[in-house]
Amino acid sequence: DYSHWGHSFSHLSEVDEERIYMDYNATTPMDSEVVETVTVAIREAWANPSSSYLPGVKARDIINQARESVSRMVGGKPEDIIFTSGGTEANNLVLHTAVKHFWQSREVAEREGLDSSQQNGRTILPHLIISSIEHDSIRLTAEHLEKEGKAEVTSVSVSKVTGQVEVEDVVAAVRPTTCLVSIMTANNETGIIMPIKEICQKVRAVNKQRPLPRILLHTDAAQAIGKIRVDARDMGVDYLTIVGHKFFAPRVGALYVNGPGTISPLYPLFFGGGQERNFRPGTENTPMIAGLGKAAELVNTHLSEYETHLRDIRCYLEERLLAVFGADKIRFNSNFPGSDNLPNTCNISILGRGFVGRRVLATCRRLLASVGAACHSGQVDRPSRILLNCGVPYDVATNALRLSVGRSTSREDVDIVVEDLKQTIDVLERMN
Ligand SMILES: O=C(O)CC[SeH]
Repeated sequence: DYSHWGHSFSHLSEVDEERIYMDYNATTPMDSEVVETVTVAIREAWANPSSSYLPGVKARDIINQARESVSRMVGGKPEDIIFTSGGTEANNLVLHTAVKHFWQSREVAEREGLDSSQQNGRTILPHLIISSIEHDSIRLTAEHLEKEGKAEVTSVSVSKVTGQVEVEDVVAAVRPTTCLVSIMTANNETGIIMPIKEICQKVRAVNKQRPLPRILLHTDAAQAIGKIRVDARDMGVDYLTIVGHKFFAPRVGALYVNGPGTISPLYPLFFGGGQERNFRPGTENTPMIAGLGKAAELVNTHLSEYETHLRDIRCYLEERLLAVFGADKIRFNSNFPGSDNLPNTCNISILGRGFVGRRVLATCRRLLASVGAACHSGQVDRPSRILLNCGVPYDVATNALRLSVGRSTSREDVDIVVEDLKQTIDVLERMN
């Protein structure tokens, strides 16, 4: 029974006390109802969804039921959902599409004599605008395109006052060759929520004033879904990335596309048997897609309850940390005045030499958390790029701990974790 898996690793604690998991921004366990849905689909929906006989039709129906649930979760229509292997594939699909869209637009512009993106003989390349705190699947993909001479990239810095990307800075970065703005909905380390709706409004206004290429709008909603309301249409994006393992679903994902191939362009990364309307071919992973759909159903039904619980636990955590360590000993790296942040994310630093985040976590007996993005966990020698880009001082970022709570995290868990941290700091203080 995994129902308590959410906040403990009992099977890992044969020799020591039960661990308390507070790294839900890294990944989440599958909800028990999702496990059940996946298990049933593995047993009963293994037929090829493209097969015309009844078992195949049943598998296809399961996929389309999941598509409907996922589309409802992000405020879209079922036809707007393209299933992928996860967030990295979805993000790569968006950047690939933007580059292709640029060249298609130039062909149209030249044919119709509308082209104004001449750059005085300079090589013309698609221009992408991202933020300086994006997940690596955006940052490194953009960097790769730039290194290959296939795109130019502007990485817009976040404000050190708000921790947010400033709308004006995004608009100021626009060039005649800009074809994509991609800004994450909320950051995985600070939890700060970005002004996506305002950015889309301004960029759409720019689009109205200029000839091709239309600037496409994308947000990576990986960290926001399941924690706060995410509505792609309300935000005004053309694309929105959905990542299952951040909201208690299997490790698959999806890309929301506003009218794929009609309103918004979408060019496949690879070719095959025609699945997903040729946008993302490959025989469908029915059980995992069924699980994604179930997890989306749970979000559609319980989001308000989830958000309230997460916020209560995160606030209690911050309250206890402040009470135990005192204002001169602890810094809250997620708290930027005036900026909203995710209800579950608490990024702190225990101030002082010898309290390096990784060392604190390695000494803790109960807490399982991280100093930042899991995909950076190998970078042991330097603090989080994201925190530094948000203006957190180097020595404070070096001591950062990212605590991200989940649906089953309790106040009792918080008490245990805060006591664990207090004892750990006492031990390290004696060692200093
Ligand atoms: O740990 C994170 O923040 C991202 C992992 Se995909």
